Order: sequence, then C-alpha cells, then structure tokens
Amino acid sequence: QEAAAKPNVVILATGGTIAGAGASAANSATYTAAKVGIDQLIAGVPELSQLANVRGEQVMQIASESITNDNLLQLGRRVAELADSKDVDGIVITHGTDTLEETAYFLNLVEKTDKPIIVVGSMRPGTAMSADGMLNLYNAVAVAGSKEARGKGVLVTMNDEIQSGRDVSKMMNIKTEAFKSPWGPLGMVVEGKSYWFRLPAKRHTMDSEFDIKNIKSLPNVGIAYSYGNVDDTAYKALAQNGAKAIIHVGTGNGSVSSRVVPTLQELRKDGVQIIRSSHVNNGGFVLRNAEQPDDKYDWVVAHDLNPQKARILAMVALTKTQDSKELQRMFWEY
Ligand SMILES: NC(=O)CC[C@H](N)C(=O)O
Repeated sequence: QEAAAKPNVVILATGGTIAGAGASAANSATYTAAKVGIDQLIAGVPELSQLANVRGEQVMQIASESITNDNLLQLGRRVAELADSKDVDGIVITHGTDTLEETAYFLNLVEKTDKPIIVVGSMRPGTAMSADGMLNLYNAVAVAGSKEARGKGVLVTMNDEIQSGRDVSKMMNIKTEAFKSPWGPLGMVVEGKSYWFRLPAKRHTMDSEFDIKNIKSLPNVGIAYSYGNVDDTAYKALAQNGAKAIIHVGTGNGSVSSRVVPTLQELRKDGVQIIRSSHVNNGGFVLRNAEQPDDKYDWVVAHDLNPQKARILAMVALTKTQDSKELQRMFWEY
C-alpha cells in the first residue's frame, strides 16, 4: 500500500563529479569526472527508496564542459518523453557542475511540462571525504517527487538550497557552496522535505513559447570576452565561423570598447545579432541604451542573464525569430 503512494522519479545521468572517482579519500579536487554508472549511484543512496520509486537511465557519461548542442537536444528530448509518460511524476538529471546552469536554463525554456525537473551535481566525487553528491541527489529526488515543486520551472538542488534553473550560476569552483543566484534561492530542502520562500517571475516550461519538440537544431551562437586593451579579433573570428549571434561579454554595464564598436556595427549590418551582457562577478544588469545606443545600432541586451545563459536563450530564440525586437522581448520575458 505504501509503495503505491510513493512518486515515480526517473534519474537521467549525464556524468560530472557526482559520478566522479578519485584515487584516495583525500582527493576532493583531483579526480576523474564521469566514471560511476547510474545504477551504482542509486545503489549508493539506499534512502532514495524511502522517498520515491526510483529508476535510472544513463543518457551520456561525460564531463559537462564537453557537452554539445546535440547533447542538449538529446537530453531535452528524453526529458520531454518522460514528462509525457503517465507513470513518471518527476525527473532528476545528474550533471557536471561546469555547465549545469546552461542545461538547467535550456530545459527551463523548452520543456512543456509542470512536472518537477531537477538538475543536480556535486563538488566532490563520491570517493572523497565529506562528499556532497549523496545528499544533493537525495534532496533532488525529494524535490522531484514533491507536489510543491510542480509548475516552478526547472530547479537545481545543491548545498541544501532549491535554486531556479534560470537564475543559478556556479560562482565558486572549490567549495560545496558553489551555486548562487543573484536573486537568492527559492527555498531549502532539509531531510527530504522542501521549504519554499519565493517563486520565479520569468516565463518558463508550460508558459514558454518554446518547445523541444519543435526544435530540430540549434544555431551557432558565440561568446566574446571583453577586457582592457581588447580588440575585435574574437568577434570577427566568431562571425567568420558562421555565428548568427555574438554574446558580447562586456565590462560593467555591458560596455563596449571604442576599438570594438565599429566592428559590432558592421557585423550587425551583415545580419549578426549583437547581444550585450556583462562579466561583473555577482551578476550583471545590462540596460538598453545605457553605455551604448542599442536602439540606434539595433543591438540587444541580455539584462541579468550571464553570458553563458544568454547564449542558451539566443540559440532557442533564434529557432523562432530573426527579428532583433522580438529577440529583445524574449530577453526581457525569459
Ligand atoms: N564539480 C563538477 O561536476 C566538475 C566536473 C567536470 N568539470 C564537469 O563539469 O562535469
């Protein structure tokens, strides 16, 4: 009787440190990612069976810095199939932390479901002392199986916090307290119970105009970093390589060096979308026509999206429109 009441949660494994293994328990930072299979991961946390009927699928086994657009589409399609299945209540994706925020945001944009989708990783491999993967996975399954998590968009459970997949970013690469959102976590998950404090305000999942089922491929969008003494080499190279949009990783308010502005104006005339973002450390906040006349140049601003998230939205948006005003609307709404 009790078993029937438990939610059905599928864990899709993609690799990362949560599936990593090191030579000794002292190796918290030196290890190989993407080693341990999903069945072994699940077997390592027997308490999962108290939360849900859990089954796993190995979708890929890679370190997340090597994830491609094709990998994203493959994962997104599998998530959509499972979300459509009546006997699935929630989905967990185990993932390397380096690009976890990109995958979480991508799924948040394209999955047409209100079922919980939780992306989770770890900062230490399971072989290390004080490994964080077991608890993060336990918390992910708890949230994925909960009714309260429905309709809240794709979520990330790391370090006891429930973060919005849209906002969250890896801010630190060695502490278990690695993932932060400039706007704060949505809630906490403690001993398998979730506590909610706020809701995402941006469009996502059910309320999104994007649908993985209609996306055949993702366009080439490149990212170019700005700094003192920067020149236009990277921007030109990205355009020559066929970029449909370039995310400008600006200083401060997405500012653009006077040595780069003429090139970006030219690239825009050639049809490349120019999207201004910022590399300030605690979260950028780029405003239109501040620093640069975006209306005049027909550029777009990424607003609070960091450059890697701006690339994700630009790719998804460009599957629907080539119009810069539409693109800007999407950057305000998502
Ligand atoms: N903590 C991690 O998961 C990092 C491991 C690896 N670089 C990855 O992103 O998959």
